[in-house]
Amino acid sequence: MIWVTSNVDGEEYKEPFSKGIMSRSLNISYIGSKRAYELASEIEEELIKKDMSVISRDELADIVLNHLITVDPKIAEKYKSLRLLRNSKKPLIILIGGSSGVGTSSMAFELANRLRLKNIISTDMIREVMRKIVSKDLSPVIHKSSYDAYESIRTPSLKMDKIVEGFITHADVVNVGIEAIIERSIKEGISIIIEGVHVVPGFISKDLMENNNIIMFTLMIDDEELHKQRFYLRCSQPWVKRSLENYMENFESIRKTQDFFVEQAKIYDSHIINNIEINETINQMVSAILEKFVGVNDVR
Ligand SMILES: Nc1ncnc2c1ncn2[C@@H]1O[C@H](COP(=O)(O)OP(=O)(O)O)[C@@H](O)[C@H]1O
Ligand SMILES: O=C(O)[C@@H](COP(=O)(O)O)OP(=O)(O)O
Repeated sequence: MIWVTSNVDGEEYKEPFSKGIMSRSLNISYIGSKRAYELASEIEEELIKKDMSVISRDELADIVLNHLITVDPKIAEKYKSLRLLRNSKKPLIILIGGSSGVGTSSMAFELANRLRLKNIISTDMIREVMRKIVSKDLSPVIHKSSYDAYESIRTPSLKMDKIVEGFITHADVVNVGIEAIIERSIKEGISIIIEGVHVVPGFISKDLMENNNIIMFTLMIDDEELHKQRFYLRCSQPWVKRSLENYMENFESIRKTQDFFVEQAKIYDSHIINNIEINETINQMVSAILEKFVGVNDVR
């Protein structure tokens, strides 16, 4: 057996070399799990050939890097950058927003897998907790959806589009919870992805956004028909309880909230991604993250 050693606060610990763990860390630029497992097996063979029974994590990373350079320098470059990112002292906070149905929860899951992050929280869940604490009488808007919150605004403004006004009032309340999650993650040093319809550029305090490793993405779907199809797809899953009819009835309002997202993203410099193809979306996100936090340009 090959042992991999590490240090935590001066204490050494060791764990057995695992091809599964190694291949997950190698599946970095969508080389596919089969290829990643093959590479992990090649690296294991190299360790056995060299008769290494104990190896430190850093030595192992160097061996992996040298192996990847001979196989594909682009993959090697990405592996190196992601390692730098993972070794960063500050936690990484990734915010993924967009109107209902554009794919924030699916992309958060994919990105977490790609970056090997363990924490994802949906703003729908934060809203659900807030609904238990804040009564319908006190804040009727958060007891509605983001696209029909306008129906419960007590005194609508005459100057603004009512759907956008409802959306702003609704998202603004949930952002109190989002900020609390960000503050707690920073305090604990936990990297996290926060996703959902309430992650709107310009709604989180400037101070939090500027002084930490935070990056925000705004997903959208340019093509109306494709956006509709995403709801068909989601609601066709047997476990989904939310009704397709509801989203179709409110589709125009949902599109209006998307227009608002895009306007805000342009003002506040959030990365706008037209979420058509999963790998393209994830590659764009990973590139932006590496550029911002490790200073590496696109290595796709
Ligand atoms: N890039 C994509 N390609 C294909 N299907 C996608 C993509 N992104 C999301 N989907 C699908 O679209 C549906 C809606 O996505 P979901 O993540 O539930 O949206 P949101 O959380 O933004 O409301 C889901 O069935 C999801 O699997
Ligand atoms: O408020 C909203 O726009 C949606 C957000 O959820 P996603 O569609 O983004 O999952 O929640 P709903 O009230 O429809 O359950």
